[in-house]
Amino acid sequence: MAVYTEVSDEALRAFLADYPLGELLAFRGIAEGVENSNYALKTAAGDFILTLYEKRVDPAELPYFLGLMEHLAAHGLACPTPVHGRDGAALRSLAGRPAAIVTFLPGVWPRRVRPEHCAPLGRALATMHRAGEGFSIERPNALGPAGWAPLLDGCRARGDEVQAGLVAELDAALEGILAAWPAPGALPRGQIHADLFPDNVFFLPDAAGKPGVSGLIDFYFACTDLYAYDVAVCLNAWCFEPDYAFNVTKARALLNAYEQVRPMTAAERAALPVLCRGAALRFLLTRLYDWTHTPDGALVTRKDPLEYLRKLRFFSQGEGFAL
Ligand SMILES: Nc1ncnc2c1ncn2[C@@H]1O[C@H](COP(=O)(O)OP(=O)(O)O)[C@@H](O)[C@H]1O
Ligand SMILES: N[C@@H](CCOP(=O)(O)O)C(=O)O
Repeated sequence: MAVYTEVSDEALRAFLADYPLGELLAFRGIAEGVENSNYALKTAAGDFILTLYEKRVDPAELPYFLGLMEHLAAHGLACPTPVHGRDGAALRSLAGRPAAIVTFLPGVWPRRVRPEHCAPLGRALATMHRAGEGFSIERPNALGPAGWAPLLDGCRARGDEVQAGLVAELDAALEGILAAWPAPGALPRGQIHADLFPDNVFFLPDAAGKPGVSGLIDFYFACTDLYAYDVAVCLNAWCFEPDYAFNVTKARALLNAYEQVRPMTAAERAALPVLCRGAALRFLLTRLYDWTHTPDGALVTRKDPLEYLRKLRFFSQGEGFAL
């Protein structure tokens, strides 16, 4: 469920009067997503998405996210483009929330990832990294290594209710990851998506009927960080089977295709195992935090933290991760 803020027809029509989009033809709430309220809009000018930014998004960061989408789209990435109002502003206000309209992307995200999805994914991720070069605003990764200890502290009181011994295991994992994390300046960095899970990548069949990426969405965790960390997020989110077996075929397809567009340095390749451990810990911690802090019956969908414990353990073994 992701319509937290209801918008009346009258309020929407008044809001749209500030845009050069013509008459409103259709309007419906989108159930998918967890962070913000999303509506699909059809106007005389075409299809669009209206997003009302909810409490977990800091309004001060919206110019970065909207500016990044606009820059990426202008530099060859298929992604939503913010629509500017008649006064030039893309970020406005509706029903008491910051709000923006972005272009609609056709396609569907894969409910079940197949190896054939992973090469187009790799190319799209590298295309995003290349397209982001030249976007000069920096946004630190609030959910990067410096954010993990405070998140874990926030889970300390109730973490072991999810699994006995979990907090101690995560303390040890965090210490090991931080000790092995690449030093500042050691790896190339730039604008990264930081949450490129299957539900944020749309596909359509290409001319040969194979899956092709039609676009990337949901840039609201994007930040300025290590490119290879984004690769590690994708290895976590795309390359495990439902039984938690790591699928090396998917991983190789992703990496090889990524490197066709943006070759990685030897140092990036060498750092992948620790970056994968860090990415697993990051999603484990945010899920664990939400699991232990979200009241029963709240609208936010809670995701299983233990899925990422399995992945963290896999990447911590050292063996079985030769790519
Ligand atoms: N630009 C877009 N084009 C098409 N559909 C979109 C677009 N943006 C969002 N959606 C739809 O809205 C859903 C939720 O969007 P998302 O950005 O993932 O929300 P949240 O940030 O709240 O998790 C997506 O799964 C998709 O169905
Ligand atoms: N991908 C994260 C949750 C973020 O949700 P999104 O709908 O904003 O992509 C996770 O799986 O923990």
